[in-house]
Amino acid sequence: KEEEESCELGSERSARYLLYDVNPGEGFNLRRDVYLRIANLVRKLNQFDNWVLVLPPWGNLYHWRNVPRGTYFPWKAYFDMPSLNKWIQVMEFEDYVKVHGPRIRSAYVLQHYDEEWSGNWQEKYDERPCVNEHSFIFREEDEIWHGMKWGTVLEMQQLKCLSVQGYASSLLPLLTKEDDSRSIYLRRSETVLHDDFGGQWYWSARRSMRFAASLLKEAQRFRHEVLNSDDTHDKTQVKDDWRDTKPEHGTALGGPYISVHLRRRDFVHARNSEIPSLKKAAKQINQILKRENLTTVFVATDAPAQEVEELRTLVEGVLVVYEPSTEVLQRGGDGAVAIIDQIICSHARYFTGTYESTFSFRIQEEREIMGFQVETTFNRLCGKNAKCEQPAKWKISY
Ligand SMILES: C[C@@H]1O[C@H](OP(=O)(O)OP(=O)(O)OC[C@H]2O[C@@H](n3cnc4c(=O)[nH]c(N)nc43)[C@H](O)[C@@H]2O)[C@@H](O)[C@H](O)[C@@H]1O
Repeated sequence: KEEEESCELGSERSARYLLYDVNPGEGFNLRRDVYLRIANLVRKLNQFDNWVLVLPPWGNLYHWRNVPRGTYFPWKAYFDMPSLNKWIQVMEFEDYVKVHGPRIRSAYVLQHYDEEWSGNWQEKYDERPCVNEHSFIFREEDEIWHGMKWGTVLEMQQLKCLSVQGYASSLLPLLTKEDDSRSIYLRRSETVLHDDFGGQWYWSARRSMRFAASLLKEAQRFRHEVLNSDDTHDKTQVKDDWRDTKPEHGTALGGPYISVHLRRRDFVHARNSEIPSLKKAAKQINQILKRENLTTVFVATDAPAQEVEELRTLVEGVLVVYEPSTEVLQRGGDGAVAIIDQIICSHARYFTGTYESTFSFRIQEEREIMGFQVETTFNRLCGKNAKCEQPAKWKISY
């Protein structure tokens, strides 16, 4: 229980701010994973000082086709801020700028070691020449580093590149050492690993990532109107506070449909032998429908419309997809649609996903949080590779 108490933040101590970002090439659901690594770093930092995590706005994502470049959504468009704040103290970047301006004391560009691998893994970090282009420029007149980030010109007093090998908490000595740095920005935070992947801290941070009420409501409406699914019948009610939600495995039943996350586009080429053809996907869907004695399949996918129509002709049942309204797209763009798809998938009686897709992983976690039987969750569609290993069962721990 102690672990679950929200951080005791001494109000008499003035806050320190940690900003972070992720490699621009990474997608929505890996970024959500990096949040967990950094959130738990902040939790550890709170043993030393009163730290606030500044949340990087969502925008310019490679896969997002309905969001114009330069448009950014705050975290509250996707996640429930009070829930996040029950684990660590967080704030939106735009609120940080309102109070402090776009100014940051120290920035560290994280990178891997460029040196030859010695064969000896040890936790370490060292200041090193920058390996990659970081696009920030040093201005001689005022001795400030500056550059565009999240639609804002950031100003940094100090910028260094840091080669890191280790976990998020490997950076604790660095961050606690600089007492005079009120604000520190960690660029390319995906470079550091989880401290506790799959452990209690991982899951607590993950459970705190509840979705925004507007998205839950829209998914609920769709489940009710189109899939005859609601939390009472599906046994998927959760407590108002995520810290009180700890159902046993097998208590959740799920709505009267199966769900599939069918990742297409770049995955079809990049993971050719693991991604099924539409025909092969339909064959597996039909088998699951038969086995589960159900007739409806909800498909979450990034596939072009003609592929969905082709799949529809091959499925022996009713194929349902979620079509967003312009209002949903305006409010949260592709990210909102992705989350609504994930919520609907996570409430199904049975779920199967795509090999190595972080989009599928986040659905599996959502089902673990609700208390589904693990056999109905950790599944994936097989491709042409005869050896079709099923996903690891990353069970929830409290
Ligand atoms: C190999 C890696 O794969 C990673 O993809 P992966 O893990 O599937 O997971 P994501 O990064 O979330 O997927 C990329 C994007 O594709 C869209 N998308 C994928 N599947 C669906 C779906 O079922 N419904 C909706 N609405 N949208 C979907 C969505 O915009 C999401 O942000 C990439 O992010 C990395 O950049 C890299 O390419």
